Amino acid sequence: MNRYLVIKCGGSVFDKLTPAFFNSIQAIQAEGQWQPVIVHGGGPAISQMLKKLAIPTVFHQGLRVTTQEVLDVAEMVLSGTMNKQIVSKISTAGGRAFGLSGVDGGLFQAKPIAFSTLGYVGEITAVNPAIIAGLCNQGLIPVISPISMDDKGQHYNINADQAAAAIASALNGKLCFISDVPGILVEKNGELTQLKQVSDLEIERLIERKKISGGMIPKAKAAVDSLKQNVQEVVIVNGMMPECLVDYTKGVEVGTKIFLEEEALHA
Ligand SMILES: Nc1ncnc2c1ncn2[C@@H]1O[C@H](COP(=O)(O)OP(=O)(O)O)[C@@H](O)[C@H]1O
Ligand SMILES: CC(=O)N[C@@H](CCC(=O)OP(=O)(O)O)C(=O)O
Repeated sequence: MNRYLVIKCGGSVFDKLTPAFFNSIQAIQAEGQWQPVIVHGGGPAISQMLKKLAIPTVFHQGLRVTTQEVLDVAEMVLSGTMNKQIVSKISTAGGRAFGLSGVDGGLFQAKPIAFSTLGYVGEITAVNPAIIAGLCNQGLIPVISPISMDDKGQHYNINADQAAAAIASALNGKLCFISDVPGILVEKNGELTQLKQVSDLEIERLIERKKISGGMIPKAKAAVDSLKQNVQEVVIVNGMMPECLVDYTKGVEVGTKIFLEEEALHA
């Protein structure tokens, strides 16, 4: 049985991922219980390229304000450099990876979120999971760039956490966010402590109190949304601990697990 494990690789940690991390992805597929599907970001690499081209970077509530020229750069970096680097690294680890973006085969349908403030930033309105199932059936590991398209052929820049949540939900899989932190951290007795689990309601409170900020806001929100849309389980783990992924597939508690408080009450 193909049980899907969607692994979202954040741009924050990409440069720090070791060959052991990519080996673990290949090992999970080889073991046969879980089919890995990779969705990647690349925010820092996009910002770096924009800087080189003297194009200003502007964020609004964690999302990059995307003009046509920013969109061109985001697509070049995400669907080009980043996507192919990940394909190469998995291939070097002995896996067979297949890179594609939300545009290809109509994998994701998108629409603008709020054109007047964000420009060409989109949200995903539909997913075609059969493309992913087809690739997996051929023994491939899909590597997905979040850039997507509407029915008129307009492309959109999509936050990679949201793209990962959308595909995990369409595949009814588990979702693992790989970041540069061991999970959601909160201050306890003057020290930053990793939460082993956190509910949707607690996440709302932490965001309100600014205890969750920056890139952790879209991630935590995408985690909650995905649980409300058929994702079996969501964790946030540190990519610098590659054994985390394999441990997770074996049922070991890793990182921060997100759960819905209402469901817990009825369990
Ligand atoms: N409460 C929190 N716990 C952990 N990380 C947090 C928290 N609040 C903000 N962050 C920030 O969120 C970052 C992860 O988000 P982001 O940089 O977008 O990662 P990615 O590239 O993996 O999507 C962390 O490096 C950290 O600086
Ligand atoms: C709309 C929007 O903000 N898109 C993101 C897409 C990349 C991304 O999400 O990368 P990380 O996972 O590394 O943050 C951006 O342009 O940075």
